[in-house]
Amino acid sequence: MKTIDELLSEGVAGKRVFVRADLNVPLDGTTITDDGRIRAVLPTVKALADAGARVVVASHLGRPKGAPDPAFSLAPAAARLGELLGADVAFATDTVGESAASTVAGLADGQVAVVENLRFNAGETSKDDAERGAFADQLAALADVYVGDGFGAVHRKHASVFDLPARLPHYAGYLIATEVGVLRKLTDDVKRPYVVALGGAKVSDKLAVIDQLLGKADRILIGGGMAYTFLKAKGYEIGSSLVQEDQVPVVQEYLERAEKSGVELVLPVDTLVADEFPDMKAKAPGNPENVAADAIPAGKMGLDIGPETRKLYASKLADAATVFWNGPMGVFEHPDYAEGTKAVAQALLDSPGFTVVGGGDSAAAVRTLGFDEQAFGHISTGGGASLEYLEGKTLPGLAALED
Ligand SMILES: Nc1ncnc2c1ncn2[C@@H]1O[C@H](COP(=O)(O)OP(=O)(O)O)[C@@H](O)[C@H]1O
Ligand SMILES: O=C(OP(=O)(O)O)[C@H](O)COP(=O)(O)O
Repeated sequence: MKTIDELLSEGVAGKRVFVRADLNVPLDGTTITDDGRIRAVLPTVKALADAGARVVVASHLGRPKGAPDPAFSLAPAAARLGELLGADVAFATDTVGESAASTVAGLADGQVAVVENLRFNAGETSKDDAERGAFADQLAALADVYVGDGFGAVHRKHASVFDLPARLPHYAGYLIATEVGVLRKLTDDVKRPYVVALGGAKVSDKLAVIDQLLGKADRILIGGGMAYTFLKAKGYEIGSSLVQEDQVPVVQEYLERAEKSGVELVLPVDTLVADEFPDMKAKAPGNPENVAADAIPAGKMGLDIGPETRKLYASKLADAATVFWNGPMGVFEHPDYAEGTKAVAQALLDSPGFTVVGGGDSAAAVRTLGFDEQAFGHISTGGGASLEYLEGKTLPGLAALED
């Protein structure tokens, strides 16, 4: 993989450099609640701008449906990037249309532009190679060189991640180089006990990685929105909790395999429930109730692990030599449901081992709940990406950067 340092030594002054970043930051309306992913790409953008490149930054944000949707505009991220760079950042109101073309044409050497959300275009995420390729052709017209630095999206076979680098000279940015450098250590030489804690809301993506993790980890702790598919697989009532119904038989098979192979697959023993998903705007306390994991009342929704589970998970992390944690244990954005995530973050800090936190929301949780991010071994900007990397999978966005 050629890195950005090689590109810089070849010289980039006057060249249009397309930086595929992951600016998929959490938003409250148009306010960015955690700018970690923007900070993470700054070294790459700054180095290119300082070297006189005309930098075109592109990213997805959220999961819009292949058409423009103002709720998912990258405009707030572009503004924040400008603040952090201490420079004007131009913003194109489309991704490959007239605004993008004129914005990029108007860049002087050393200037930076952001184009609108890649996923406003159906070609970005299409499963059809030709449709993705056609969109990648349009993106390629905006630049002379490609720098891949959106680590959080390298597990996606999307046009800007996979097809575009094949069309331009391509290099890995500093963030991707750093992330791969750290995660490689967890695949090459993992110290045991190796404990993986999984939570969050992207349930189907994360259930898929457990298949491989069962052959690698010593203990897997399940929390967050993931947990209820497991509780359902055990035959328990889960009320209106998040569930991936079609995966219940697969999860039953995981539970059997774990039992046979001696891997500890640990499920919550209690959970906080409420009548409905909390109103994030009204941070006023709701009415959560703690119930045993096998006694969720019909109609109630599980929103965090309970106090007994917090203690149990802390004990399972206490002797870990390596910990990988992806996915909040509950709806941490609301104070009523933040304790499970706080407890697991604290248990990572208390554990003697090397601790890795992965994922946009997990990293944001660590920061917004007041933990010192320097105290963790590594905070990865990608959850799904780091999990799939640890699974040993070939990631499309990394393969595309190989020569
Ligand atoms: N029990 C739950 N029910 C619904 N959503 C949950 C639950 N627990 C956690 N979440 C949500 O999961 C989201 C993060 O999930 P995810 O995107 O998978 O994590 P990451 O970005 O760290 O990979 C958070 O917004 C959080 O509110
Ligand atoms: O937030 C992301 O991933 P993560 O939640 O696994 O950390 C990335 O920006 C990828 O987004 P996607 O899961 O919508 O493809």
